[in-house]
Parts: sequence; structure tokens; C-alpha cells
Amino acid sequence: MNICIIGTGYVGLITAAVLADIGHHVTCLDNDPNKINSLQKGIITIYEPDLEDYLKRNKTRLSFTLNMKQAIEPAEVIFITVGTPSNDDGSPNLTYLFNALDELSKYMNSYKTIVIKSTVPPGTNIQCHQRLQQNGVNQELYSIVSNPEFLREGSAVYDSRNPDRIVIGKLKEDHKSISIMKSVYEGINAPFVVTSLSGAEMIKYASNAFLATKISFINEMAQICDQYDVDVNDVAKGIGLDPRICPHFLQAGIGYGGSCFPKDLQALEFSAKKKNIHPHLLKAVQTVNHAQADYFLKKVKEHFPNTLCTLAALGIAFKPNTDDIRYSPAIKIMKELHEKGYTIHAYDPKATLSNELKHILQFRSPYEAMKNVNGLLILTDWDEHKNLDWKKVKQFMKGQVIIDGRNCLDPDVIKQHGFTYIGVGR
Ligand SMILES: NC(=O)c1ccc[n+]([C@@H]2O[C@H](COP(=O)([O-])OP(=O)(O)OC[C@H]3O[C@@H](n4cnc5c(N)ncnc54)[C@H](O)[C@@H]3O)[C@@H](O)[C@H]2O)c1
Ligand SMILES: O=c1ccn([C@@H]2O[C@H](COP(=O)(O)OP(=O)(O)O[C@H]3O[C@H](CO)[C@@H](O)[C@H](O)[C@H]3O)[C@@H](O)[C@H]2O)c(=O)[nH]1
Repeated sequence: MNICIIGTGYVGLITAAVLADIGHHVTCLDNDPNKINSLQKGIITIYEPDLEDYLKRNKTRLSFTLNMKQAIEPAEVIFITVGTPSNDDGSPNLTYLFNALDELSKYMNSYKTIVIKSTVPPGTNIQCHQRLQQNGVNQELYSIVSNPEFLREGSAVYDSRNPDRIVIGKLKEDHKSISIMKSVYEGINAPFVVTSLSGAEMIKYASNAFLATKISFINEMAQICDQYDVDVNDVAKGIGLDPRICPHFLQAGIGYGGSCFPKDLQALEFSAKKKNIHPHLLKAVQTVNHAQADYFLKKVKEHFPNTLCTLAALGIAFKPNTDDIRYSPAIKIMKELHEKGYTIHAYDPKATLSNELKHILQFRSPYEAMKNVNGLLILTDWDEHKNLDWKKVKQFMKGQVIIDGRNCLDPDVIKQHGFTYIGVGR
């Protein structure tokens, strides 16, 4: 099939790579000339495991363009994967989505399935339908499908190639889209969940809200564990073996970040309030999450009361295996410590501090970052940080306290090397 993807960011590029891999011809459109120029030259704009390999091996089926007409006219299916960031009031900014729809409306020369993959609040897909009609697009020329994305950064290609489910939202009277979407995803083995447009939108938000709830739950447990000398990792293991609870998403630490959970919980809360529902649980999940970074900072300040200390901070990205720093709790922590007067030596295998944080020193190896420091903070649980040569670390560091914000180190191993180990709820 000829597929067009509007918005060649994280989701757009991964979706394009996977759809090309299963045999489709995919044209990726973006309105950022730098991004398109790089991709046309074969320079990949994000770091994601396996992405380079997928793009290389499918390059004959992939193209990148800034030209809307060229991208839309031949397409049978159009995916919209533009950003939906938060507005100041917590509502999602739908401007990019509506602009994309307005632009594509000009080139609707044949029947096309328009698939909204961006995460949008309940009611938005219906608005998209109305918007196309207002733009004068003949109703016979398109169907709107909601097909939310569930990939995780850091394993995005794998997740997109091996999804747990494919959620399809459609209008009741739309009898064409299911078979078209089955052709789009032919070769991908996953159950289809078919629902209404708003049903699909709600599945996406409820999924992220539930996952974030698990994280805030275990973070709250961690604070209680700290007071009773209990290891929260044991608690996570002990409860996770119950299949009704399951072991995933029970890693306590410095709280969740990234471009999705913070914005999607805010957006869902906003959608609820718009209808006079007061979502106490959603609010509490976010409150616990904000407090978790502060809880970690309190530990740092207790162990390093002298703000003239130098601390190595390992991890800038919001999670391992990505260079994405959007809403990274690691950055929030470094920024706050820097503002208090601490000197921070940052390191991350892939992520870079943004220009506004250039006053924080970033090093090219973890050992360089920890040379003569008073303490070590683990802020992102990259494998590289878990597998450091602790003998070497001991030689490089001046101090001996390690504060593990991701509970990813083995406290016994760390203590055997002569360090003091501090975790979150351990
Ligand atoms: N990042 C994730 O892990 C993830 C996972 C699931 C769902 N989502 C959702 O997917 C959507 C996209 O997220 P992302 O992280 O890929 O965003 P992103 O910011 O990485 O990419 C969005 C891209 O859209 C482009 N764009 C904006 N307006 C455009 C227009 N009118 N025409 C052409 N291009 C345009 C931007 O230049 C940018 O390259 C969001 O709604 C997000 O919530 C993201
Ligand atoms: O037990 C855990 C699991 C995760 N995290 C943190 O939670 C955040 C989000 O992690 P993760 O969900 O793995 O990454 P995302 O790429 O943000 O993926 C989430 O957000 C995407 C965008 O909506 C969805 O598609 C995915 O299904 C959903 O997992 C990160 O800061 C993690 O460090 C924890 O603190 N403890």
C-alpha cells in the first residue's frame, strides 16, 4: 500500500520504519526542514535501538519530503503522528493536528483512510471529521480512524513491530476501515480491539493513567518502606507474583517523566473536569509523582548538607535506551541541585543537556564525570550504569556515598566495594 505519515518525530519515524518493513511504500512528511534534510541524507534524527537497521534495510520503500501535495495525493492511507503537547492549563494543544488536517484537505484527490495516531482527548476524532467537512472535503472521499500508539521509547521498534494489541476506533456507519486497517497491519500478529472513535481515545489515556498509577503507588510504598527498613524491591517482587497485580511497572525511584505520562495525565484530568468529574485518583497520582523527585532531593541534601559539594549524576534521559530528555526527572533533579549551589558532573550514554542547561558540565565517560566527586547519583537506569567497574569507581571518586534514584544497583555489591548505598525505599 502507499502510506503517508504526517509528523516524522518519534512515533512517525518508528511507524514508518515498521510499515516499510512489512512491505508498504511509506512517504514521511514533516514541516521541519532540518529533520527532513537529515533524513534524506540518511542521518537519523533520534536514537532508538534497531531503528538505523530498519531504516537502512527498507530504504527503497521509504522517502522523506516537505511537500504535502507530493505526499498526500498518491496515499491510500494517511497516518497523523504530530505532537499534542500540553497547554499551560493542562489541555493538549491540538493546533498541530488541526493544521495538518487543514493542509491535507487541499489534496484529497481520491479515497483515503485518515488514521489519527497522535494521542488526543475523547471527542477529538469526531472534531477531525467535522473539520474535514468544514474544509469542504467530500464525505465519500475519506474515513477517519483512531489508532492510538502504545510503543515505549527505548524499545519503540520492537513494540511497534510486536504490539500487544491494535486498537481501532471508527464511526458505526464506517464499513470500510477495518479491512483497510487489517491490510495495513498484515504481517503483524496482534489482536484487534475495535471500538468507537472516542473509545479508542479513552483506551489510550486510561492505559497511560493506569501505568502511571502503578508507578506512583510503588513510589508511595517506597517512602513507607524507608521508615520501616524494608526493601521496596522485595515488596514489588512479593506483590508482583500475584497475576492480578503483575510484576511490571513496580520500579520505585525518582518518579515518571517523558513526553507522555505527565502530559496525558494532565490532559485526562482536564477532559474529566470539562464534564464536571473530579478525578481524585488522577490528581493524587500526579501529586505523588511531583513529590517523588523532591523526596530524592531531600535524601541528597541530608547526605550532602554542604552545597559546595561536587556530585556526579549518571543519566540525563527520562529512561534508558533513548536520547529523549522531555520531562526527564533526572534533569529536574540536576537543575535543582545546581541552583542550590552544588557542582554537577553529568553523564549519559546518548542524551545531551539542552542549551539552557549548558552551565551543568557534561562528560563523555561516566568515570570522567566521577573524578574527585563527593558523591554519585544514579538518575537513569542505563545498563552501563548498572555494570560499572566499582573498583575503578572507588579510585575515581573522592567520597563514598552512592544514591541510587532508580533502585537499579545491588546494595550488597556496592557495600562490598566500600561504598555507602542509599536507595529509594531500600
Ligand atoms: N513519543 C512516544 O513515545 C509516544 C508514544 C505513543 C504516542 N505518542 C503520541 O504521538 C504523538 C507524537 O509524539 P512524538 O513523540 O512522535 O512527537 P514529536 O514531537 O517527536 O514529533 C512530531 C512531529 O510532527 C511534526 N509536525 C508538526 N506539525 C506538522 C504539520 N502540520 N505537518 C507536518 N509535520 C508536522 C513536527 O515537526 C515533529 O517532527 C503525540 O500525540 C504523542 O502523545 C508518543
Ligand atoms: O516501573 C517503572 C516504569 C517506568 N518508570 C518511569 O516511567 C516513565 C515512562 O516510562 P515508559 O512507560 O517505559 O516509557 P514511555 O516511552 O514514556 O512509554 C509510555 O508512554 C507512551 C506514550 O504514550 C506509551 O505509548 C507507552 O505505552 C507508555 O509505557 C520513565 O520516566 C520511567 O523511568 C518508573 O519510574 N517505574
